[in-house]
Amino acid sequence: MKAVHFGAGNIGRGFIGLLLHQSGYEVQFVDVNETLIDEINKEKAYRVILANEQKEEFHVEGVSGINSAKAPEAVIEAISSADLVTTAVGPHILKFIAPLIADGLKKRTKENDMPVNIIACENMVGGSSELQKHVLEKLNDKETSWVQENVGFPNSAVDRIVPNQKNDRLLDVLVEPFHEWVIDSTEMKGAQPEIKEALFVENLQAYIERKLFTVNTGHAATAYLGNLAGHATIAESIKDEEIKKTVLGSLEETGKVLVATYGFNADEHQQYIQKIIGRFANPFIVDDVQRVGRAPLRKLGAKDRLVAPALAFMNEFNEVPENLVKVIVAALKFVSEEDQESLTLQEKVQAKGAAAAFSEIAGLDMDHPLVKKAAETF
Ligand SMILES: NC(=O)c1ccc[n+]([C@@H]2O[C@H](COP(=O)([O-])OP(=O)(O)OC[C@H]3O[C@@H](n4cnc5c(N)ncnc54)[C@H](O)[C@@H]3O)[C@@H](O)[C@H]2O)c1
Ligand SMILES: O=P(O)(O)OC[C@@H](O)[C@@H](O)[C@H](O)[C@H](O)CO
Repeated sequence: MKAVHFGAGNIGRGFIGLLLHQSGYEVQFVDVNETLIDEINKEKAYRVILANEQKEEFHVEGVSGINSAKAPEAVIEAISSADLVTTAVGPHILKFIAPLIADGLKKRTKENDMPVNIIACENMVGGSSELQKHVLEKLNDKETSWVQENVGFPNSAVDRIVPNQKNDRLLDVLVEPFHEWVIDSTEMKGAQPEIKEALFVENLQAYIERKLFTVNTGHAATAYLGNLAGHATIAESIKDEEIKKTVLGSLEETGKVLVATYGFNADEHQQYIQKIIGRFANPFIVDDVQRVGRAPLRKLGAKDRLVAPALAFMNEFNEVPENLVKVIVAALKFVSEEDQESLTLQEKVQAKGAAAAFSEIAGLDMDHPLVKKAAETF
């Protein structure tokens, strides 16, 4: 079985590539990073190392790489015959890989009419659906109806903390032991792919929102508050009692919304939160607040981990969630010289003021209570 995976980065190699290899797939990584792809083609293997006392190692072998900037034809060919396609490139990159996927599917209609599933493994609600929308824009009516019949775009939720890497060997990846890949079983075409340890569910929305609005809300809260307090890493930030209090307060707020919306058991949800706080404190991982806080314009968006649960909380309980507001304000102050979005954010805040900048980024009116409260707190 052949799998084509877009994005040979942290989660691509450290989680998706590993599970697909363990499930019997020959994995072809597609990336625009020439150094990475050349190394994959030279080594054809890499190690995944668990960030725990034992430092357990897994070997991923028989992998290859395609540089999509230099060899788009090879990507098209790979998609036309793949048994599974996955992505972990970042939410904003989906639209850029869609044309190549569309060309691959066009070739497939002529040469291989086997159904295939394309699964986006990004931190967003509806990632595969968004990719599908971009792919369909590139197809004519006949191709569209073939794709709608034969190509599944099941949404998924992916959870494993994979920090930026500082290993001797370029391809090796240090990952946290915890991992969870949940896939929507209702959007599959053809036989359900066998993916070791993946959980196929019919109610993906509950899983993705639970993950995004707990793991990622808590992570972003720790990163933004940590960065503001001068901490360099997530583990260091979560040790700061003031920060931990606001992080836990934010997760109380998102937890109330999740329990009310999806009927999760409140005690089990508390345990889920505690486990996540333990994951942030993992002493074997050095995860920079700058990585976790990256792309603040995306993270302050209406559907993302801060504003979406804050709006849902206001809707459900008719009050402004004060901890989430503190995190939104810390996000509005996030500066990282390596992150273009944070620099654009700071320009906006300087030029227009915090209220107008937040209102524009989150798509909320200036007199929205969340905007007013954020401006007062700023
Ligand atoms: N790292 C984590 O802990 C983690 C966990 C769960 C989900 N995710 C999600 O996975 C996605 C990737 O995150 P990451 O941490 O692995 O980032 P990363 O930067 O390590 O990897 C992204 C890779 O995509 C590649 N890429 C960029 N543009 C491309 C293009 N046009 N075509 C092909 N490849 C392209 C980059 O070169 C890079 O190698 C994000 O959506 C992220 O939210 C990350
Ligand atoms: O990848 P982002 O930028 O959406 O979010 C940063 C981190 O919170 C994220 O990568 C986590 O490490 C991951 O989602 C854990 O499963």
